[in-house]
Amino acid sequence: MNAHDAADRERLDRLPEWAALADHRAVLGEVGLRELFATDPGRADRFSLEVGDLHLDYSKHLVTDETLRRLTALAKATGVAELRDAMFRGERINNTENRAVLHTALRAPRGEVIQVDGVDVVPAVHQVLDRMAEFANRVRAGEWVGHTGQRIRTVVNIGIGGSDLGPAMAQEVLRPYSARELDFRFVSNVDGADLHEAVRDLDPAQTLFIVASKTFTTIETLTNAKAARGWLLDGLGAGEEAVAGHFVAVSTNAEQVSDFGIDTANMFEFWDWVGGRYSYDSAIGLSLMVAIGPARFREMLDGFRLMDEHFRTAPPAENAPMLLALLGVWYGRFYDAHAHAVLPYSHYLSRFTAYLQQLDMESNGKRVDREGRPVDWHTGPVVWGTPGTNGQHAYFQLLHQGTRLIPADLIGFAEPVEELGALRDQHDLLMANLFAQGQALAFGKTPEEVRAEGVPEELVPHRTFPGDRPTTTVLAGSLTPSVLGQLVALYEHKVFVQGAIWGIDSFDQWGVELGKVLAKRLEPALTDGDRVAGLDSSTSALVDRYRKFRGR
Ligand SMILES: O=P(O)(O)OC[C@H]1O[C@H](O)[C@H](O)[C@@H](O)[C@@H]1O
Repeated sequence: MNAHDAADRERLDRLPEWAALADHRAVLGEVGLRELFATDPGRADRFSLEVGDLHLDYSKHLVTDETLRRLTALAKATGVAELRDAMFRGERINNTENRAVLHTALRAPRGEVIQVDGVDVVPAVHQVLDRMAEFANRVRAGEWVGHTGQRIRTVVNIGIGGSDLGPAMAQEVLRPYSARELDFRFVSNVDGADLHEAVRDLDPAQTLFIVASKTFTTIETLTNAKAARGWLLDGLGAGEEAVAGHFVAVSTNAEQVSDFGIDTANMFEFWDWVGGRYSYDSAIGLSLMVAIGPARFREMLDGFRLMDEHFRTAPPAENAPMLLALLGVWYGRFYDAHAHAVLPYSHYLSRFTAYLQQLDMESNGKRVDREGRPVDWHTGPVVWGTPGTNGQHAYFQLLHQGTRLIPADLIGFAEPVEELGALRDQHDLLMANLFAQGQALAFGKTPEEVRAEGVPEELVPHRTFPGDRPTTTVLAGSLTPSVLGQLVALYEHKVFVQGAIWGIDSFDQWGVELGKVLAKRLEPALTDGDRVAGLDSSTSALVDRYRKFRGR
């Protein structure tokens, strides 16, 4: 029996290691970062880590060596390493869906053997990567032509959730590496405005749609794909025979793809052991591969792989995903932190936090443990944030002086991208802001310091900064495809560790189902005025009001 099996696993709140953390928290009391730094000159050195191309500084956290010792003891007691090893081995650790969790196999090198039910999955991974590469090269070279023989100028990815957020995020991040003669757009919302705005200025003859859906049953994606097909055929004045040159699919479900009318020869496969939110380095990243080319895509996979190996092999106290996860567990339990902010100081990471929201909140937004018992501790935080410096002029007020403690990750890069030219000069100012925010959040400004500036007494409380607002700083030399892979895998594994400690299944997402079912039931009521049996008075009145607005 593995340590992650129920019978072997004690509930988190009954573990002595959990209690030991509570005792330690009480001893730590109100000790703040000013004191921790003043009494420990080696702190920044000791509480930082180099992993691959990333430098992580976690010294601005409300922890001591003893805290970290006790947190890593908790990781040991909760069987994180055993569950991690079971994941890498391809065991079915997603127990509510009885599935393996093997996104790590997507970046395994050729020749490595990873088995699911006795079948090595690595050859299939590379087969698909090779097919993707061939396709990407043809589109990039203008050799893939549409129905009228013209080359493709715009690639539109139609997908939602994990079939949208990853590729859309990475497309932005790696813009400097992208084929600039091609344009990439993303349609996800079932609001017709999304597709409308994406295609309104496009020439159908030069447009390629990638319909990305793991299940190929997702209503938003199928609705948009159908509408896109209509737009294409109308625009070309052509029949079904035009579809093949303008539609490819990415899915695990060949049957649905062919039912939809896409030739499975134009389908790129992935597998049920890849979760949607862990899938953009599978064929779901096809649009990205077209943008940056197969070689850069493989560099990105190598970055993922580097972090996988670090996570798999580094001891807990030097293991970056483990440490970030433990710090989150610490604040959630002992500082009543409900949220976690991710604040990238890079315009190219503008969609990064949105991507992490699905990764983290869909994974760890759970209220029962793997055995279905309600948990008695908080699980995943609300993850949010937008790029600095914009956030500084909006919600940072609350980070600095609000009543809630919100730990934050500050992410930045030393080198601005080459093509910025003279605009590279602005980079020092950008990064000075990152460092200054970490400093201000950690150390604040005391009433004495405020008074010393001659501030009138009645304004002193307003102008005081309490400090002790923890941050992790993640720095890298530059934002390359490999660095992106390293960053994403860092968060994937952080989320994994937290789920393991909280005892939840981080790989299912039952919480998204109810709304889908209800929407399907309600749609005829909106369209045709059908009565829905047992509808509550609020929803019923809203439907009536909606119909009145629509003149129905
Ligand atoms: O890729 P698809 O099967 O179309 O699924 C798209 C998304 O929708 C689902 O409802 C889940 O909440 C997501 O985890 C998933 O990424």
